[in-house]
Amino acid sequence: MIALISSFGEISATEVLIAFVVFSILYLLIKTYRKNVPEGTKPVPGPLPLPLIGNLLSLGKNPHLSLTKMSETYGDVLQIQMGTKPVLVLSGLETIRQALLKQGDEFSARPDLFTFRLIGDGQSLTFSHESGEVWRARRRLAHNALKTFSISPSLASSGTTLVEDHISKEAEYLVRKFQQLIEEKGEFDPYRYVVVSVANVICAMCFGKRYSHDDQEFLDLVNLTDEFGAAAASGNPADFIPILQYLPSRTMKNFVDINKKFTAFTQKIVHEHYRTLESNSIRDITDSLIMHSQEKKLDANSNVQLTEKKTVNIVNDLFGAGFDTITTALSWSLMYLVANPEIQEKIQKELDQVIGRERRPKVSDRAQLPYTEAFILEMFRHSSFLPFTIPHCTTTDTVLNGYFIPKNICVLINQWQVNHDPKIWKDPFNFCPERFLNPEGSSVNKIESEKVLIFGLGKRRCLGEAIGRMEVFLFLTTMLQQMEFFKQEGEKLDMSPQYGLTMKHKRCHLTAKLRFPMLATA
Ligand code: HEM
Repeated sequence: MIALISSFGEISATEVLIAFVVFSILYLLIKTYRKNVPEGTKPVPGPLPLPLIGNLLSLGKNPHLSLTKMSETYGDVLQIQMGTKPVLVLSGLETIRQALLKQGDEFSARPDLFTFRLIGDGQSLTFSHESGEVWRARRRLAHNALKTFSISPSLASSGTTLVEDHISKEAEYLVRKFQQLIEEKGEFDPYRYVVVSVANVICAMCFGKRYSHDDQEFLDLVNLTDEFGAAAASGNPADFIPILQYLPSRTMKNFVDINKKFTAFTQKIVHEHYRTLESNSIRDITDSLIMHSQEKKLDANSNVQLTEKKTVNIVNDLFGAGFDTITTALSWSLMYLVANPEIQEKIQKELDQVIGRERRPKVSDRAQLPYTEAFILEMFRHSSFLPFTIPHCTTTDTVLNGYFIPKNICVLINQWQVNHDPKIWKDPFNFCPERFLNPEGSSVNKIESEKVLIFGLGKRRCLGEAIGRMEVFLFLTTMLQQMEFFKQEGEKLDMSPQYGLTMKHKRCHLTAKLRFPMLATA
């Protein structure tokens, strides 16, 4: 009897303890979930989070798909908890336009994330948490440098620095390389060669040099992007559960190593530029940034100064952003072309009619090639290979669609959701370039084309958008004018995307044949 009472007493104590813990957790959950918001505004809806991990488990392997599904329940503005941190998720074209364009300043910062602090020694223009006058000045500097050494012929120090020339030469080189590989092996892995040609374009602009397709050091560097993208993708648990930053992780170790390699690569070139700089002959973007860093003062009306490191580090961002995105776009394009040979044929017919075979494509041909343009837009939309923009962060308390949004909250912009939203696209999962054409097929419908979200919008919109669009167009048209691409007989195309900052398909080998004998010169 005594034993029963004592054991009964012991059970009661445990029960009381359990009840207390459960009650505390519930209280904390409800407190976090039912936030107090200013009068006249609503709290942002979202799923109930679990303690410590929040909603991380619901994101799964493909956060863009899980968050698209969640937006069907909670709407365009929803909040999840990633580990210990609240995160706002925006969907819907109009809501995203409202946030990034109409309320652009309020949504313009980057969150202070662990992985972002590891990029470019924490001084990255793209990823660092800094915003305000210094960040704006750095963005302006980067924008002007890109313009000078890409688009504006009158400002470039010599005609050879123009991006169109670089792209055409590299695209021509690529065609010859593919032809050589077909003769030697009958097949090739397009990604392996496209990445070097594309990286050479941004190298020419930033550093005034190009690398051979067999340069092992360069190949190792440009092939690191998959691992970089895996760690820098939206939703890395290490950014939201602090303890994970101290536990051994192969992904994070690789990420640190990659950043070190990138910084070491650009620093070596920057030092060489310092050594050989002549102020009356600015050779490339690196020279131009060094000259600016020596002037230091931002502009006549400002007292803010830029450190040399912050200025020269811009080149790291431009180089990094300038090749992975475009290589991924071209590699998806080739997959869609071999998967849809009738589309490839239509593009080639258009190229034959407008450009013929005697000269190479130019940027100025774009307006006369509506089907090709429509194909590129559909490739951007359907693949949505940048499923989210880089995460944003609010600079102040604000209200969006009536919901209260606090200062400093991390914001994910779901570009994939917009590009597959059945409310704005008919049969969104069909690959159909015609959706962008007018009924006669003679021009691209501007309103439809502006619905595709792949370069972000507003204050953080991609700085390289004009170059990016030009590069994808010129590489593709130069290749398709001369070559027809096929999948290998018996090979199954696996086009399922692997989630990351930029989503890639599985690498595969293709084959190709020349459409007509090669011209002696480009
Ligand atoms: C098809 C090609 C490209 C695509 C799809 C693309 C897409 C993007 C996206 C989605 C962002 C983030 C926008 C945001 O956070 O709201 C971005 C940022 C950026 N991109 Fe691109 N990009 C491309 C090519 C390029 C190129 C060629 C360059 C440089 C030469 C470049 C430089 C940058 C920079 C510097 C940023 C950071 C802007 C900032 O944080 O203020 N991009 N890009």
